[in-house]
Amino acid sequence: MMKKALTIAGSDCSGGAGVQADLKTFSAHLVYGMSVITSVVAENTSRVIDFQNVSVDLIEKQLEAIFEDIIPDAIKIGMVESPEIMRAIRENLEKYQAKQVVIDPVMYAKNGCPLMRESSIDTLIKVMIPLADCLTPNIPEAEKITGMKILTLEDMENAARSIHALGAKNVLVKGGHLESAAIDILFDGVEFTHYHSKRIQTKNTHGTGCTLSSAIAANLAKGEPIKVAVSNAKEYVTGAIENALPLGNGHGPTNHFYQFERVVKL
Ligand SMILES: Nc1ncnc2c1ncn2[C@@H]1O[C@H](COP(=O)(O)OP(=O)(O)O)[C@@H](O)[C@H]1O
Ligand SMILES: Cc1ncc(COP(=O)(O)OP(=O)(O)O)c(N)n1
Repeated sequence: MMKKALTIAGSDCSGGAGVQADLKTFSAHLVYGMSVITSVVAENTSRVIDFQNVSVDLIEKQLEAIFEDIIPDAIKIGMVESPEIMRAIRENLEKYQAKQVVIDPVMYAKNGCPLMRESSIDTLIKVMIPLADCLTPNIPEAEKITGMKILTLEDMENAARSIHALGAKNVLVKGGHLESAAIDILFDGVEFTHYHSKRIQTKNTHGTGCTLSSAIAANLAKGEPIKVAVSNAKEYVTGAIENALPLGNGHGPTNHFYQFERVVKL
């Protein structure tokens, strides 16, 4: 039976991040993808022009439509801009007894444009983090959540431990913003696991965080345990960056098709 995954996130009309990246990632994992759109973002590889949040009422109705019909095996949550939307997602996911929830606490787009308002941080910590089976902050996001400065691998471990204490079952602090190798660190409440990859020299990194978190959700949907899910997802995102597409004038998007290019002529 095909596994099913749901993304609850913002729409990136240029297709590199957000819901669009998540659905491409689910498909590349042969997992049936569904979406609840929280915000419509007018953005591309260079800039965010504007966004408009979907009403809480319509977000709740999208969730109702999904959960009364096709129950997801795992859920990825991405851009959630406001405290009201955060509270509605928490209430509904509890009501529907959602399982395997991966949260990417998206705060900014690559070009620095905010995708979560500053006043949402408190609600993110109190309402969203305890919902997470796996939380995947990048370094600036982990700094905002913990108030710590993160410069070293030891700092990343300390941040992961302190975010775990806020209620996330597993915390993956991503090292894409380090200067050295791209090392991500998972803390499961007991031990740290380091996931290494070499740093790929490319400007085409639009959607890396979305790709990684939705790949973790796809692997959890397939029944993989968390450490294997993260390992497989890290391998997937590394390939997607190595083969990233030189599209647009800014940071090109990750490539979800490179595995198929050997067998299908584009
Ligand atoms: N230049 C790079 N080379 C290799 N891996 C990278 C590179 N940039 C990001 N990654 C990886 O992509 C994933 C997303 O990380 P990151 O870029 O930190 O997230 P975000 O997109 O949320 O800022 C992580 O696994 C990270 O290690
Ligand atoms: C709609 C939307 N959601 C999330 C992001 C940020 O995604 P991320 O994978 O962190 O990619 P970059 O923005 O860093 O390239 C987004 N841009 N839009």
